[in-house]
Amino acid sequence: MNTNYHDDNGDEVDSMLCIPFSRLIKSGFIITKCSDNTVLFVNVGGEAVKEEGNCAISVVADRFFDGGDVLRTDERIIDAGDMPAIYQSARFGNFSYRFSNLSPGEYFVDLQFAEIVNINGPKGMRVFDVFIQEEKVVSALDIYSIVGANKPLQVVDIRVSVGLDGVVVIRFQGVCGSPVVNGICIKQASRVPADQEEHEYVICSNCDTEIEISSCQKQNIRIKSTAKLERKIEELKNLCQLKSEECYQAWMSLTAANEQLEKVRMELDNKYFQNLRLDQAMGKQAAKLKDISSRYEYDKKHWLASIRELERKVETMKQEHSQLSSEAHNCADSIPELNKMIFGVQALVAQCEDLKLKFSEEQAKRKKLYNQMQEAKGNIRVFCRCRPLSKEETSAGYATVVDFSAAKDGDLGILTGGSAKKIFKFDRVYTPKDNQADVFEDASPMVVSVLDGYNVCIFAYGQTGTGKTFTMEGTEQSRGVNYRTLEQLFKVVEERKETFTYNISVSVLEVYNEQIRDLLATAPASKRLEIRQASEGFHHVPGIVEAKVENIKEVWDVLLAGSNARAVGSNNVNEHSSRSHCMLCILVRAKNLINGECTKSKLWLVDLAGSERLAKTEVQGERLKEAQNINRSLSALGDVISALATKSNHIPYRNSKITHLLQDSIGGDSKTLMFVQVSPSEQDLGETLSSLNFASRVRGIELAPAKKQVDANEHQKFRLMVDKLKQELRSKDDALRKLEENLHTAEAKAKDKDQLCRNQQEKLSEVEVQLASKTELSRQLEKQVLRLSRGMKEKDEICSKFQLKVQEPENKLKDREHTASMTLQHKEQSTYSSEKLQVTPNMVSVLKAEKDSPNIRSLSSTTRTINVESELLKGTDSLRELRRKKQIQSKGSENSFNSFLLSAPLVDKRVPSAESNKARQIDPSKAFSRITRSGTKSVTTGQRAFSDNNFNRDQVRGGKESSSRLKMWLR
Ligand SMILES: Nc1ncnc2c1ncn2[C@@H]1O[C@H](COP(=O)(O)OP(=O)(O)OP(=O)(O)O)[C@@H](O)[C@H]1O
Repeated sequence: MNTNYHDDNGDEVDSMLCIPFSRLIKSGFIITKCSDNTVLFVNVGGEAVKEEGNCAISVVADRFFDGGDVLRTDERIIDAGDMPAIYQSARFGNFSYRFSNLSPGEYFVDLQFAEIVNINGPKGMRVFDVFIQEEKVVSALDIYSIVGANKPLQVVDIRVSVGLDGVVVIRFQGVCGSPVVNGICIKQASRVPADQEEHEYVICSNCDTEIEISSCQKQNIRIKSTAKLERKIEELKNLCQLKSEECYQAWMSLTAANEQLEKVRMELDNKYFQNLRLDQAMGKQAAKLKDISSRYEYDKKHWLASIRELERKVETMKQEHSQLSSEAHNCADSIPELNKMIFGVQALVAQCEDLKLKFSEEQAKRKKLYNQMQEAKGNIRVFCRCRPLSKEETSAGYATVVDFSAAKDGDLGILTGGSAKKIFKFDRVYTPKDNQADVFEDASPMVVSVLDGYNVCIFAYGQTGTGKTFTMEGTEQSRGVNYRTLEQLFKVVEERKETFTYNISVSVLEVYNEQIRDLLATAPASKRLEIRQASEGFHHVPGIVEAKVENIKEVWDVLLAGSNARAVGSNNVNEHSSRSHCMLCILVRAKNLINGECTKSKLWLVDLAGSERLAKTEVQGERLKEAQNINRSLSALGDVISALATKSNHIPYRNSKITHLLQDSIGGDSKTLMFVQVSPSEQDLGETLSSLNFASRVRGIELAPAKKQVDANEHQKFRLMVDKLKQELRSKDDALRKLEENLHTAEAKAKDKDQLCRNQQEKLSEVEVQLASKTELSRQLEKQVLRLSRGMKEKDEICSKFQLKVQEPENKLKDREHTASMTLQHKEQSTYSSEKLQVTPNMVSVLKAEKDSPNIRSLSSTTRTINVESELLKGTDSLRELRRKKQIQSKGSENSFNSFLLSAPLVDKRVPSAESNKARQIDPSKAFSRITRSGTKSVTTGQRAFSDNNFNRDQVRGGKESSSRLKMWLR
């Protein structure tokens, strides 16, 4: 209903606003149409604002427009109390005014205030609400009840009253005991016909004639009927008393049943909580089991993957194993061949060793023969070389005093004047036409001796400008003995590299005024270089630079460095070179790879100072000193050679630096070669003769005078012998070379075979190692697989144990459930039997009338709780069954409604669902039907309100409280 509030001007106002009193007198609010049987309630409340004193308020309901049917309520006094304050507000409570029997039409309600003690009066007030309601007339009550103990319900008094708040209160009293009212039905009164109501006539029941009755008769009739009714009331009272007693009995029996039910309920509560605990435990177990099973599944998957991987690896390894086995078999098959090869190699090695032995022997023989030949030639050999006439000499017209007609035979003729000719005999005589290569060819065998471990000394002797430096050093275009010697040495070293290793180093010295100077030293020596004896037969100069050379390029660099160093400090190179001895020492360290023999030998290549006579030079001062030193050193050399010739006990090596340095290279096993350089010019005749005489003396040392003096036939014979020996040596050399070649080939073959054999063996060993590792790996993998399988078995066992453990509480739960259900059934049967008491219509009506009572609802709820608990018990199935049902539920299968209901309580506790709600909605009616056997809709609705939360402990407690409230009420 819409309620609109208006002020004096007819404007719409908020009812909650404070309306000034003066204005409120006239104001009102329109009520919309009231229909028949409408009751108007005006609810007024709030505060009246006043200055002092009390005021009265009344509500007037006035028919709209026609001004009739003015209805006025009693005045209510609003007491302002003793509040002295001006404009205090007096709060008054809510007034509810009721206007009944309103005629249909539109009304407006007005509030009217009257001042009791008129001082200033209230200033305003607030109106809460005005509403209308159709009046309901209670004409009949149907009460449905359970009295119990086969006692009928006798309702002796039913009183209905409507409170101020509009609540209908129905009171009724049973005769016997306290009936349990299960439902109340309020019906609308049937309307009495207006004509019967209006006229005071009695209609004859036989002839339907209206008989008008007088007021006296009417009075009598009323008295009689009143007496009759009183009698009837008395009878009914008696009956009611009886019924009350019966009801009391029934109530007593019901109380006993209730007590029993309470006990059962308590038991069920206990069972319920036990089940809850078990359920929780089971839930935990299930979660644990689920966790374990998920972990187990994960582990299983992991293991299976590992096993698969391992199996794959094992398979691969097996394949590799088989491959390696086949390779090993192949290798094993090739072993005989390898053995053959090894034998072949061994035979070759033996052959090689034999050849090496033979080679060593041959080499020794060769050396012996060579030495014999050298000895036959003489350990000191003298080659004479004559330079060509220089341009100056030619232009000056000097004649040649040298005769080379017998030079081939080593005879050099010197024309001493006129037809006189002096013959000098040398090992070789080189004419000016012979080039450097010719000269070195004869010297090279002696040079090579240094590689065989002999000390060798080659020196050039002669007058200044006769070509000593030219012979020893040469020029870039025409290399001398020094360069060619080293070239030859490297060549031989290369040839012998298979059998010998050589270490060659070079030192370059200069002896000037009996002082040694290191020409390879980068800085001048801090002290004088002296000659020391390092070991027996080996002298050296400590601190001297020994430049290691490995190729001819390095040799040339070293020689050039020495030559450059020699020029330093001298204005005239040629002059300086003429007055100093230049000495090149080649130190050779050799190792025979065949027999391991090591040798250390040296080769001296000496460019002596000019040998011109002091008398001729007629020099003085420094030059004289130089000349004296040169003469002294050259005569010391001559003395040494003389001592060697006479095989003197004392060889005066230490008389000069040069002989001291050459001590281990002149005499003994050492070989000496002397180049005597002469000038062809007649102006140098004296010096030439002097040099040739010195050389002849040197040569005479070796070739003993007796020997030298042998006749021509003997000499011829000796020469033939030498030739023969040479030929033999050559053939031996060839044979040796062939042998060497064979040896090299055999060695190469042996090496190849050896290498092959080694490779095969390495491969075999590799294959064996691989095979072993693969076998080991395979064994480990198999072990791992076994271990994993064992682990899986153990996990399976643990799982089955867990399942057994879970089954145990499940079985217990089942047993309990069974016991509980049996008990419940028993209880239900007993309850049902009590239900089967006779139910009179009155009882039914009482029960119906009580259907909305909270107490009744509580009892129903209690019953519902019992039912639900019993269903919970039924529902606590084994975990496996539950899981199966869950699965069925998740699949949306609804083929078994009962199984769903069974599973619902457990599921509902975790996941509330529409189905579970549905189940709950359906379930209470079933529960109620067990008790009332009549499933009315209202009862179902009432029960639903409770059953929505019936799994809650609080509600169980609530059920208990309701039950106790019911008991109290019944009492
Ligand atoms: N066999 C030869 N053929 C051509 N020229 C030569 C020969 N021997 C020497 N000569 C020339 O003679 C000159 C002098 O030679 P060289 O300097 O070698 O004499 P030397 O004996 O070393 O003198 P010194 O004692 O002063 O050192 C040089 O120009 C050289 O080229």
